[in-house]
Amino acid sequence: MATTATEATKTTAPAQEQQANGNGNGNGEQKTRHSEVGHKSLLKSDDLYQYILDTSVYPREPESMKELREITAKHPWNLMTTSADEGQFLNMLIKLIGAKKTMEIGVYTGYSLLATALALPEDGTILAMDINRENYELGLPCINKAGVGHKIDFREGPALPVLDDLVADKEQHGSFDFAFVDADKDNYLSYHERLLKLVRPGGLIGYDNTLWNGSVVLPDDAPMRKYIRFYRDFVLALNSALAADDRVEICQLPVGDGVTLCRRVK
Ligand SMILES: C[S@@+](CC[C@H](N)C(=O)[O-])C[C@H]1O[C@@H](n2cnc3c(N)ncnc32)[C@H](O)[C@@H]1O
Repeated sequence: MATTATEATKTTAPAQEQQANGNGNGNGEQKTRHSEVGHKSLLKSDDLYQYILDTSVYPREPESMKELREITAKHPWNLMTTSADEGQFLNMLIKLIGAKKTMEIGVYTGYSLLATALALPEDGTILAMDINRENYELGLPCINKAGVGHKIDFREGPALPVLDDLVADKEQHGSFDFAFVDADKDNYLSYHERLLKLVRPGGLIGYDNTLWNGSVVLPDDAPMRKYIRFYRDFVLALNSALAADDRVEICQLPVGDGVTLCRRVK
């Protein structure tokens, strides 16, 4: 019987036991688990994460991002914010690919938006979408103080109709260098189809939360917060779909809550 990727990640038994239990991919091949071959990930403790923040992230965090992060920390939904190390990663990524025209789906108070805006050239642009303007306006003074507010075109409302309008305009096809998606997980696959038209070949899409609080490897009956459980299947479906999508090259990074980068190749 074929073993799905989800089932495989749930398995904790050593290789011999898996073989005895008939675990595999149905072609007589055995799935390789990182515990069998060792792994290079160094992130093994909370202290190590704190070390990264204290050593490499916070000392280099621009004052405006620090201020926005501190304002956000007082907001009741602060768990939604992009982490400081992920903000630093996005900022570097945007510079590395020389992005100019970008979009963000899911702004909240604007931490990743500011990280993006600071990385873009003076004439760079971000089409920023969120159903909630109030939260965006909480961080907006920090964005303006940093002198990058002019790069942002904020649209209040659901992102999908905005993307549909863009797709209807052929001139927008292949015009975006980068898109960051950090919003309603149940729509990620719908966003993906549209973004593959709007992002240029060679351009990047980043999907946030692809490890979904670690729940992607939990058994179905494990206790989970309602919110985590609700979106978990959508995240699992997204990860499987991206892995099988030959229109993109992918790279899943354990930064923040998991970020999957998709480079459009078709
Ligand atoms: C995880 S937060 C975004 C965090 C943000 N990137 C940051 O750096 O803090 C998710 C956001 O998605 C927004 N959202 C939810 N559904 C949406 C939709 N259909 N269209 C646009 N935004 C949506 C929510 O209002 C929320 O602000």
